[in-house]
Formats: sequence, C-alpha cells, structure tokens
Amino acid sequence: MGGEPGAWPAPVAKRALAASVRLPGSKSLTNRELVLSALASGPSLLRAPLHSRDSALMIEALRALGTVIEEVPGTGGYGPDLRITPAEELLGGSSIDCGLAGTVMRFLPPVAALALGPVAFDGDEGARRRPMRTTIEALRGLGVEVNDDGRGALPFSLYATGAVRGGELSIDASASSQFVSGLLLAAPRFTEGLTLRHTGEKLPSMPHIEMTIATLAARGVVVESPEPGVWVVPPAEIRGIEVDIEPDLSNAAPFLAAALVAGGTVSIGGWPWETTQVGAHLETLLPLFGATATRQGDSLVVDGGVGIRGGAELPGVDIDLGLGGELAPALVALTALATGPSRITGIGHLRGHETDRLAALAAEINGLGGAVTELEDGLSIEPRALHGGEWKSYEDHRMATAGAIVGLAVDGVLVDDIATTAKTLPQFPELWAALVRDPDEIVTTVTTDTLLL
Ligand SMILES: O=C(O)C1=C[C@@H](OP(=O)(O)O)[C@@H](O)[C@H](O)C1
Ligand SMILES: C=C(OP(=O)(O)O)C(=O)O
Repeated sequence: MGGEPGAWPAPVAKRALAASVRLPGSKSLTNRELVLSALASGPSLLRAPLHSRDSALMIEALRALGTVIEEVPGTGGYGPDLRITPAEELLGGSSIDCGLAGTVMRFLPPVAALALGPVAFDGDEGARRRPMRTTIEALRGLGVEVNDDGRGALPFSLYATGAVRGGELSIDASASSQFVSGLLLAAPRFTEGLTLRHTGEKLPSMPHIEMTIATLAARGVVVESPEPGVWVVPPAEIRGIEVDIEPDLSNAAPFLAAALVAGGTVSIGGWPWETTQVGAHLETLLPLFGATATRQGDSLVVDGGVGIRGGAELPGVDIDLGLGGELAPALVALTALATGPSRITGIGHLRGHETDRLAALAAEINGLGGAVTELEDGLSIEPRALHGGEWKSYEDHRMATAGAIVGLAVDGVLVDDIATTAKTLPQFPELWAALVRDPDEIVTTVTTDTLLL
C-alpha cells in the first residue's frame, strides 16, 4: 500500500453512529462579514466567527489595508469573537497573501481599489492557477490601473487612487460566483454605486450571491436584481453591526454523509432555520441516497439506517450541483460507494477550485479501483468495489474530507495531507476521530490551541 510517511489512516466505521457534532462558523459568512465590517461606517462585532487559514488570511489582509481587528472573548466555543473597527481611509502600499482562498483573491481587489496607493496580490502556487481574469478586467473596467502578466491569474498589483466611480459594468462570471460577490460587497462604497451585468452563459453557486445580497441587506444596503444576472447596488452607507456567524453547513457534508456509510445518526447542532448557505440543501440531497433528514430542536439529524457497513446499498444518483459545487466532493465520495451508476453535473467550474476537483476526484477514486469518467461539466461514476491505497488531497480541504468518507467504508485508505482541512476546518481530524471513536459520545465543542490568529 502506498502513502507518504505521515499520511492519515482514515478510520473505518466499526459500528453505527449516534453522534452530535457542533461545527465552527461558516467560511463564506465569516469572510463576507469581515469585508463588510472593514468597509462599514462604524465598528462591528462578529460572534462565533470561523478561525481557519482562509479567515486568518482575510484578517491579515484587511489589517494590512488599515482595518483594526481585535480578538475579544468568544461566544461560540471555537475561539475568540472579533471586533472590527474600519480604517478612516483604506491604506495602500501593502502586499496581500491570498493563500488558496477564493474569497480573499476575489473579494479583496475591489476593496483595495478604494485604498490610496499600490496593493499587490499573490498566493500559493495553486492559487496562481485559479481564474482571476474577470476580477482583473472588472477593475480595469472601473478605471483602476492593474499590472499583471496577461495570464488572467495571480500575481497582479493594482494602483488605487482612493476612490472608484462605479456605474455600469459587464462581466463574465461563469467561472466563479465570487467575481460577482466581490464587486457587490465593495460597490456601496463606489461613488455612483454599481450596475453589474453577468454576460456569460451560466452562473454557478447562486446561493452564494444570495448570501452576499443578504449580508449587505443586514447592513442597510438594498441590492436590486431587475432581471436574472443583473444587480443594482446604490451608493450607500454600510452599517457596522453585531452578527452571529452560523455554523459552516458545507463542512457538515462529510459528517452527515458518514451516517449513510457507517449507519446510525449524525446530528449537527445550531442548524439555522433559514439561511443562504448552500449546505442547507443537504437536507434534500442526502435523502436521494436513502437517508432520512429531520429537524430536531436546533439540529439537523441525518439517519443513514444500517449504512453501507451494515449491508445497505446506496442507490446511484443523477444530480445537477450547479447551485453548490462545494458540496460535490462529499457527494461524489458517496456515489463511489453506491451500487448504481451516478452522474454529478453542473460543476465544470470545479476545475478552477483549490485544485481541478473533477480530475482529482476521478484520479483518486480510480486509484482505489473505481470507475469515474470526467465529463465536460461533471463526473460519471460506475459502481466498483474499492480497495485501500493512498488518497491525495491536492492541498484541497474537500478532497481530504472526501477521502475520509471513502475510508469509512474501505479498509486501508491513507489520506496524504489531512492537515489541509485547516483551510476551513482545522478541527476536522479531532471531530472525525470523535465521530467514529464512540457512537454514544456527545461530541460537543472541541477546544483547540492551534487557532491561526
Ligand atoms: O462566495 C463564496 O463564499 C463561495 C462561492 C463559491 O465559489 P464558486 O462560485 O467559485 O464555486 C463556493 O464554491 C466557495 O467555496 C465559496
Ligand atoms: C471552492 C472553495 O473555496 P474558495 O473559497 O477558496 O473558492 C471551497 O471551499 O469549496
């Protein structure tokens, strides 16, 4: 069996689960609220924010632009709350490390365009492969000077003059909804606001755009969408607020999927009744594989019956996941364990995520004996009995957690870099071990001294 030294032996489920898991805050909500707090007219307080690599990168970047971000005693059990005091004027003259965070590389250039002076953007080697042309062209369309090497990717730098006029702008956001969100978040601070039109054929991850609009609305900025693919943001004050960050429902996906593999129940506490998080769709997606999902108090409880380990056969599924590509790795892991063929489509843009997720999922599942074929906009998965072996993470948190799901059912799966889950969930290895170790244990909050702040 292969595997680098230090590879993580994925635990195999020995018995049915009866676990309650409480997850840290949503990456997407935390990083939006950080950005809006930095652009606001007064201080904000984020309660129960995420502390992970992606949020730490956002915090460092906003500090470099002059924002004051202080830790105050936490209310969520996963580290401090954050008090944010906006800069009088955003500062130029800084270099921003985007790491591999799409939210940092797509949300911050329009913010930095409001600063005075040069701001340079770069990130991990993998980040230099992620699509950025739309952001670069949008900035130029807004009259901001951008220096890049023409590849439409990081690194690049912009020269900001302290104000952006705004007005009308057309972009092609078919590679990522984050191009839209980044512009909408900064647009209330443009002198004339922004009328943004998406001209591409498709637009992935609509719930994430709805989330952007909802976070703006909570701060008094009303974004109108007179027709699909067009958004009108008025020039407006962004209010400072106190806000509770919801748990990360996309990071709930591997834990809830585990119920279908191991059997038994997994309950995620603090599940919001109403949310713009795309992870909310797990409530209807997991039943397609035979689970039942019910709300009990403030939890979503997924019952996987006897589970694959108990002899259940998961049906194959045919799902368009254009709404929520970040759920795809976990669901594809389930399809690899199903007894019928599956197709997951609408996810061509996953080729520009942390890694080319379509190629990575096909390579890793096929490396364990699977039969996955890449389609233009998704994956086709034929049922096969899988065997153990190395599972590569490609610096992609969701590839690592997909390996953990497969490893629950298949002996001898070694995930090469489980630490990459620190991008959005540094506690993943402990939470997963607790999930599998003792089915009767209530997994409450894991305290950690490895927070990145
Ligand atoms: O705005 C956001 O917070 C996100 C939008 C989505 O990006 P894409 O539209 O590029 O898939 C999603 O996949 C990503 O994890 C987070
Ligand atoms: C695509 C993702 O991340 P990012 O915010 O870096 O785009 C993801 O978390 O699945």
